[in-house]
Amino acid sequence: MAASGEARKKSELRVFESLDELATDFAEYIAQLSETSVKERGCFTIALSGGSLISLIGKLCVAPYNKTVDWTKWYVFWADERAVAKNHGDSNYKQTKDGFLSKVSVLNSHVYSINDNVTVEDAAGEYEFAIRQLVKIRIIGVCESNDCPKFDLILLGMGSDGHVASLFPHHPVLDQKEEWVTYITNSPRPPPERITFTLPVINSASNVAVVATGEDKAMAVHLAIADAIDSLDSVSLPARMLRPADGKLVWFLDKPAASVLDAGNNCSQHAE
Ligand SMILES: O=C(O)[C@H](O)[C@@H](O)[C@H](O)[C@H](O)COP(=O)(O)O
Repeated sequence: MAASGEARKKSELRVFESLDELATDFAEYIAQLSETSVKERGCFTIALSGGSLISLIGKLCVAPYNKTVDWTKWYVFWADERAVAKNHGDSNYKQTKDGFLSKVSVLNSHVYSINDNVTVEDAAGEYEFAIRQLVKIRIIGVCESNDCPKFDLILLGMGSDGHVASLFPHHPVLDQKEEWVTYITNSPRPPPERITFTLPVINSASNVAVVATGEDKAMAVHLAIADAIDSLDSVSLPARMLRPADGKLVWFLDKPAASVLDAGNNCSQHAE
């Protein structure tokens, strides 16, 4: 099912000349959202994914943000995790800890990592339970229309096949509408077992940012963003299913990743 034009109009494209410029704007974007959420709700809930995006949030760890961001108000989650031990090189937690969390003052008690000592099924269930408790006390907001958690910001990377979080093309979990957190045991990319937020949760966030860089992502970026593509079924490109119901979607792209985009696509664009 193609995403509606209305949802597409709510997304914004930011295209940058270099990774350095992208990282600079990305840090400012996150810092601003943090400031707004802390002002409005008293805290900032952010969910991260794995991949290259962690290296692109590095500027938050240095001046001015290391001092100006109210890190004690941050609550950190993972939109997806690979089923490996937390000290394994493939762990999204480890990658985030080494590249980001160890360099800023987020409170340990506000870091919600996914249990690596149980089955993926149990880990997904436990994670959903933990999120439910935080929704009850409104640390995490709630989406009025579907009672899903409303994270202030979900950061996603995208694979060249158009997967986001651990939602892969044609996978049955793309249809999961009841659960907030689910699991897969047959990821086409290693490791095979993963835990992931479902689409309703991602699309209930106040803000969703997708970072895609490099020429190998260009076709997927085009297919995810273009208005109408005959014969393209969204399940073949999960990033096309991103359509925050009541939030905002921003794409952070470098020039190579944006190289196949139509000049006239229906997003508000701002080239840096
Ligand atoms: O844990 C994962 O595998 C991810 O969350 C995954 O969705 C990742 O973000 C993309 O594969 C993009 O990764 P790159 O930016 O490294 O290409």
